[in-house]
Amino acid sequence: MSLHCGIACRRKSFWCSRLLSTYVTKARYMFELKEDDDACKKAQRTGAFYLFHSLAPLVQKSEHQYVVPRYSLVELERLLEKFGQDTQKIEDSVLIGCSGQQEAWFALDLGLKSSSSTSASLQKPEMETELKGSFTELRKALFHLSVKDATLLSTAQALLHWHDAHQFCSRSGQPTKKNMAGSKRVCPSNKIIYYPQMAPVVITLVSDGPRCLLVRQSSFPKGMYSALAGFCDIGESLEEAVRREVAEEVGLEVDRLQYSASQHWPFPNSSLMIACHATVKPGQTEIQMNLRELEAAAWFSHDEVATALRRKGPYTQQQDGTFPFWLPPKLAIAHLLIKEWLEKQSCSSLPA
Ligand SMILES: NC(=O)C1=CN([C@@H]2O[C@H](COP(=O)(O)OP(=O)(O)OC[C@H]3O[C@@H](n4cnc5c(N)ncnc54)[C@H](OP(=O)(O)O)[C@@H]3O)[C@@H](O)[C@H]2O)C=CC1
Ligand SMILES: [Mg+2]
Repeated sequence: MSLHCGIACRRKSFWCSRLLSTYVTKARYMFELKEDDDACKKAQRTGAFYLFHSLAPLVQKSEHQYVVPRYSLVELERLLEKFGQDTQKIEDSVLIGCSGQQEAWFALDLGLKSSSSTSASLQKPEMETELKGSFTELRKALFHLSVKDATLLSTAQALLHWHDAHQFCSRSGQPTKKNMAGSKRVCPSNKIIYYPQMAPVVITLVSDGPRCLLVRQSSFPKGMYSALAGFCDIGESLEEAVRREVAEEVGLEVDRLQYSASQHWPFPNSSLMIACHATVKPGQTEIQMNLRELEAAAWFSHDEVATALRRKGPYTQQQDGTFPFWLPPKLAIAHLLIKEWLEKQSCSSLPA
């Protein structure tokens, strides 16, 4: 069902659509495509497709940035035919967004095998030559993309990943079927509906006033420190998760906390990162690091953090064998938290 107009204004659809902002029109168009398989299939005819192979997006390397090529349905059909593939594979694509002009955007993985398609996965090197690009691991590509492309590809990869991992009903063991948009999967035998999931994660920048606390996990790139992060436990509120994670990982008690922002993060599975600032109780700043979770944890001054934030990569090993201290790049929400803290520090040190 179209949501563009209510009953009272159906006859005056021109006026209705003029009254809606571009944002509302987009949101309602997306809703329609998720709910209505025929509308979604129709949207594919005028839409654009982003390609992946085994969850790695196709990118073309230009001098300064990675560019993400898009294909029309006709181009995609030609490509699949050229490689001897059934064009039915296009039904595996998922809806990832749309433009203000209602051009729908889809993502399709040419490497993954789905339960709904009998096509074999396509050979990566041959496809790369044909498409004049390379399927690049998202973690590597992300920081060379524009924010818009990075956000879109993160959503696409997360959704493709979820479908790949949820092809069977956990109750009946039967293959589940995705709707056209890929916003859900249904078990044909018992009608259970599965929706894509995100795990809530709290990420907290702890401060004692003049210093902030940054940590390292052994899996981080050498020299990089970040804010404390942890998955929310079932039944916990956001506040409880922050207090528990800080206590668990560095043995400190949170006094006050303030929400800052949130971000979808595709690694390792979809997480909703919920970012907060926290302060510890005065005089209780001695770190007791949890060695099962962390490799290092320390307090850093405003100047140390400001210098690290200005530092540009590559962060190679120094002569003394150590790596320079650096911080997560702009796209990571940890970067925003650190920047906000620095700005607050600078403001509070200004003469009145
Ligand atoms: N965007 C950003 O700026 C940043 C993002 N992050 C992200 O935050 C996430 C969480 O941080 P991290 O410190 O690792 O979390 P935790 O401190 O919660 O520790 C991770 C461990 O928790 C267990 N765990 C509990 N629930 C889950 C779940 N739903 N999914 C996966 N593991 C779970 C796993 O243990 P086990 O395997 O033993 O079961 C895992 O190894 C990471 O995925 C990381 O990518 C982190 C920092 C910055
Ligand atoms: Mg953690």
